[in-house]
Amino acid sequence: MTNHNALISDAKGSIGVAVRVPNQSLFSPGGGRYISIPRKKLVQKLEADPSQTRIHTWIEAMRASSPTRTRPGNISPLPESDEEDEYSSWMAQHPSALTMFEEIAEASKGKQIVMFLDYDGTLSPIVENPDRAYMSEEMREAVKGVARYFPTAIVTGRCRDKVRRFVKLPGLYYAGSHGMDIKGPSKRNKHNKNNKGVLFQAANEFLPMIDKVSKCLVEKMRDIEGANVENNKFCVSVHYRCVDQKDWGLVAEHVTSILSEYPKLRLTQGRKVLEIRPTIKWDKGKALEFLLESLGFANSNDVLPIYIGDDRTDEDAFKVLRNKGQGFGILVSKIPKETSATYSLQEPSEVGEFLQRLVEWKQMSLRGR
Ligand SMILES: O=P(O)(O)OC[C@H]1O[C@H](O[C@H]2O[C@H](CO)[C@@H](O)[C@H](O)[C@H]2O)[C@H](O)[C@@H](O)[C@@H]1O
Repeated sequence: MTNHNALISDAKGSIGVAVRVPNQSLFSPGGGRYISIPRKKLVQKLEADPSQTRIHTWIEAMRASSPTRTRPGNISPLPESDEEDEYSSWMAQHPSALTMFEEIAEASKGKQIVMFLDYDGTLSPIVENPDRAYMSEEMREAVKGVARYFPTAIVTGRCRDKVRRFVKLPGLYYAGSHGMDIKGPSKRNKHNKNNKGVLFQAANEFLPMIDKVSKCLVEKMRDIEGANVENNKFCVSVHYRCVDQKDWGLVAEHVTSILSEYPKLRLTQGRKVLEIRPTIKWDKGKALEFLLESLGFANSNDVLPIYIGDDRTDEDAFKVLRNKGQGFGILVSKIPKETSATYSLQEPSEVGEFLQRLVEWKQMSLRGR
């Protein structure tokens, strides 16, 4: 995930904090919300205490994050008909992958489909407790079916071992910590007893640092009710979904103050979560490219990668596909969002349905041979 929030300045001499607002009209310039602060006031603030501005930026970003039907901050609600219009135009640009199933199937003719699946919000519904984000048995069956016919990878911000325990399926590629930790199916056989299928770890030297920061965050968050720190091995998640909004500032303050001591770490944001990760140039998009290459499809026209995800971190993968002009990104979202994905699905149950249809279609085409 990239951090799209930035301090920007306009011609009128105001400095603003540009914050992406999922529910914001996509047809406004930049697709983001612009919170305007008079330049003089902000410069005074910056000079007085730059760290305060940094915290403020993050609090605004936290408020703006996570899709809701209500428009955030002081933006007045859209009349229902405008909201419907906005939704229809968005759907016209990002049609449902279920409606477009035949086109997707047609595009895969003569090509190998490779399936990339995000976990939270894609295979499992978003829930309050991250340790209880289980996927349904139906979804497990659908993923299992897909993996029977197509190379399949789970690409997640979670720790790889943890997501493996949730998914509980062998034979898949698991890319944890936003793709920084990738493991393929075990290739152990009688000739090669030691190959455990580890493919790639992008940020090994960061492990001690991440561990230290994680412990430090646990200490700091102890007194904030509802805050939850999740060590994802190569990155750390600070969840504020269950924190009272009045305490979000405190969460941002602790996180930014700890991070100021670690210039090699950066802060990004997901769905009611702040994520601390190494500053290396590696993301879900790079993981997708790495996996395609590992599967022998680098620079190949015989492959159709399909990536399904719901989060901003998944946009890196959607962009890779769009830039390559190959395959399809499918965004899981009920509301219009700025995205590089081609198609959309509303929620995990639709993802399950799409995967199931793909399996049935493959079985039918094998029978017809
Ligand atoms: O890349 P993903 O598989 O989408 O993982 C991103 C983060 O997902 C999890 O957090 C999100 O889901 C939780 C459970 O539904 C929810 O409580 C939380 O608010 C969401 O942000 C996971 O816990 C994080 O570690 C991942 O980075």
